[in-house]
Order: sequence, then structure tokens, then C-alpha cells
Amino acid sequence: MLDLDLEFPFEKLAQDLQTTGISILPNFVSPDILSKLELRIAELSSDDFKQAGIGRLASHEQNKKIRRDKIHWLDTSNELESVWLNYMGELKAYLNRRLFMGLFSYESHFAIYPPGAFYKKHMDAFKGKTNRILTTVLYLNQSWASDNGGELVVYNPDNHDEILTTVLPSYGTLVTFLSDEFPHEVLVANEKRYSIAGWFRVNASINHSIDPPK
Ligand SMILES: O=C(O)CCC(=O)C(=O)O
Ligand SMILES: [Fe+2]
Repeated sequence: MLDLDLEFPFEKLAQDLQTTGISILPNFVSPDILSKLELRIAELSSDDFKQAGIGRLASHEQNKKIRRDKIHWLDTSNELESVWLNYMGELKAYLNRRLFMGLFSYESHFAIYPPGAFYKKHMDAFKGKTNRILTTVLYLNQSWASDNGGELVVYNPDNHDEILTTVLPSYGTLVTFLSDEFPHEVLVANEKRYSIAGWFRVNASINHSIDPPK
């Protein structure tokens, strides 16, 4: 049985996805979970974060023109990281039950955007080419001011030049959207910006080769 406290936000998210394909929910995540995630970020060192890439074939120079964030993949071997992975596991079960989405796994990384970092307009998945179905982004920035930059800009799926919405990366806000529908970008952050990006995927195991984790 799902905890009754989760029933309401999970249901709101499911309804948003069903009607528009995107959900933006402030205060989605409980203070208890948020503080555990902050604790984990605080104990990680800069060596635990690697420059993010855009694909195996891209050069370092190409990468840096497109994105400048540093990332650390979450793993169940760490207790604090498990807190987030388990919570997203509950959301996965809820969405599968409610919307029959057939979500199979969830992968996610912490991301740090140092001052000056950005992520140019992109899609997280391309129709028929990937098994990333649903993108989630949780923000971990206490009192983020609007002049700190670093907004997530989401574009209209039917007109990639038209801004649909702009989201401040505020503490506890969760953004969820269909990965192959919404172009989006992260504007230049003027302050250090913390988040957890993640993707629900469908199973892509074929010909007895087990679905790779990333
Ligand atoms: O941090 C964000 O607001 C979005 C990050 C993003 O688009 C990504 O990591 O693919
Ligand atoms: Fe993205």
C-alpha cells in the first residue's frame, strides 16, 4: 500500500502528465528526503563529480559548448542516495499502475552547475531511438533568487522556438516531462546550482543481452 501522504502529490503528477505531458510541482519532496540529499551532496568531494558529456562520440570541446554541468550518478550502494532511488521507485510503481506506462528502471545523477555553467537547448530522447521515457529534475537550491539565473526553459513540443514555461530551480520543486516531447535548456547560472536529473526507462533487453543500466 502506498503511504497516504504520497497519494496526493503522485496523483497530481499523474494527472498533469496525462493532460499536458509535463508537471511542475513546488514542494513535491518532503523536507526529510531533501535534507538527506543535501547531506549526501555535502559529503561528496569534487573528485566524485565528473564533467557531463553529450554522447560517447562527442569530443570534450563539443561537450563544453553544449553543457557545463558536473555530475555524480546515484547508486543503491549508498544509503542516502538510496533514499531518492527508492522514492522514485514508488513513483514508478504509481505511474505504472495509474497510467500503464510500463516504466522499467530509473537512473539519476546529481548535477552541479558552477557559476557560468549552462545546458543548451536539447531533447533527452528521440522518438523510437531511446528507452528514456520520462525525465525528472529535482532542485536542491535553498532560496534561489530570480537574478541567480539558471532557470529551466521548456519549449513547446509543436513549436520548438516558443517558450512554454520557465522554472526557477527552487528547493523541493520537481519537474517531470515526456523525454521525447519537450525541448528544454538550462540558462547560465550565476550561482552554484544543485539538482538531481533522472530518467525512467522502458526495458530494452533484446536477444538475451541484458538492458544496460546507462
Ligand atoms: O537541471 C535542469 O533543469 C535540466 C537538466 C537537463 O536538462 C538534463 O540533465 O538533461
Ligand atoms: Fe535534459
